[in-house]
Amino acid sequence: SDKVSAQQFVDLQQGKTAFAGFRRAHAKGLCVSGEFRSNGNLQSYSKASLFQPGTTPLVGRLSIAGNNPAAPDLKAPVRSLALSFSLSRTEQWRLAMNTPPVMAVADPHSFYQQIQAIQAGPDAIKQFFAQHPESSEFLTWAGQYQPTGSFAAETYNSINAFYLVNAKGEPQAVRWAMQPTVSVAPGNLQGDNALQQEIATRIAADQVVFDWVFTLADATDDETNSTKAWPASRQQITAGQIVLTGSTAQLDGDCHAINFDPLVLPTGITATADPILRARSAAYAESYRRRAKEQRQGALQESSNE
Ligand code: HEM
Repeated sequence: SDKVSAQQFVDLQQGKTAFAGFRRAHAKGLCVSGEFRSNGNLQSYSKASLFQPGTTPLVGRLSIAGNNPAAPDLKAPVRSLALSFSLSRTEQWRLAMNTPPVMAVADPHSFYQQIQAIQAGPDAIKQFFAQHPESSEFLTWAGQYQPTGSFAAETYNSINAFYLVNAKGEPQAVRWAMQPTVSVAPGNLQGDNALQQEIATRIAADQVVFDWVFTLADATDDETNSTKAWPASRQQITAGQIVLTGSTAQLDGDCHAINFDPLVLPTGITATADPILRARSAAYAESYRRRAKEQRQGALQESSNE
């Protein structure tokens, strides 16, 4: 069978010796807080209350990919932003976004094999990509991507598509990106915690702002295949701005206890049939179960590296 379980995913991602109490992927990060300022432009597309004009508070997390909570910031190939909104007492929206605009592969089993190849080394990953022509857009992105000097200057992509659903029940397939409003050259950042220190200093001095830009699919686009970008000519709508006003070490902040499961969705947003979304949801839950249990057993008090 080519089915991969959440347990197999997390076993692979955590590596031989798990870092007890920490996320099995994107283990190193910090908590941020702030709000979404909606301009109302998406109201006719989604009945989610946060798209009405006004503000919704958020808890977020900036992170780097990888299983090591003490990894050097500047060596990570992927940077990430996760957000959680409480829309009402019964509704939350959790989002986890990465710097690449597309995935290299479209299904969970291939992604599992991609991680195996990465762990096996340069020859294996080269061979993997040669056998997966669908990875061409990802490789083009990776070939030209220039890491910036700040978490504030990156673009964070939904990668997977979702549907906005309006009051009439009409769905519109979308992807979105958090687009930076500053550019920061790599400069002379130094040290294992360079990005964490930079963003904490930046947020303490002034708010950090991203434009939340949605791209609308048309009927010819495939919303279930996360390896293919949609044409640049597709309509884009800016829904408002994500404004970050506070940051905290992850073990001291509200974000550590959150599972940023991309299938926790409010009224007005629904999931596409992209198989990656289901795999993500199951794997995040398995990672969360492991780290929450370890934390309850005291792992973080003994081995905290913050
Ligand atoms: C099948 C594909 C994927 C698998 C199996 C997977 C697995 C995981 C796991 C196990 C975690 C740790 C969860 C936790 O303990 O809270 C995680 C975190 C994360 N993943 Fe994925 N992932 C996948 C695809 C993606 C994609 C496509 C994106 C970007 C759109 C993404 C973005 C993130 C982010 C941002 C985090 C950190 C969230 C946080 O700050 O808590 N992942 N992933």
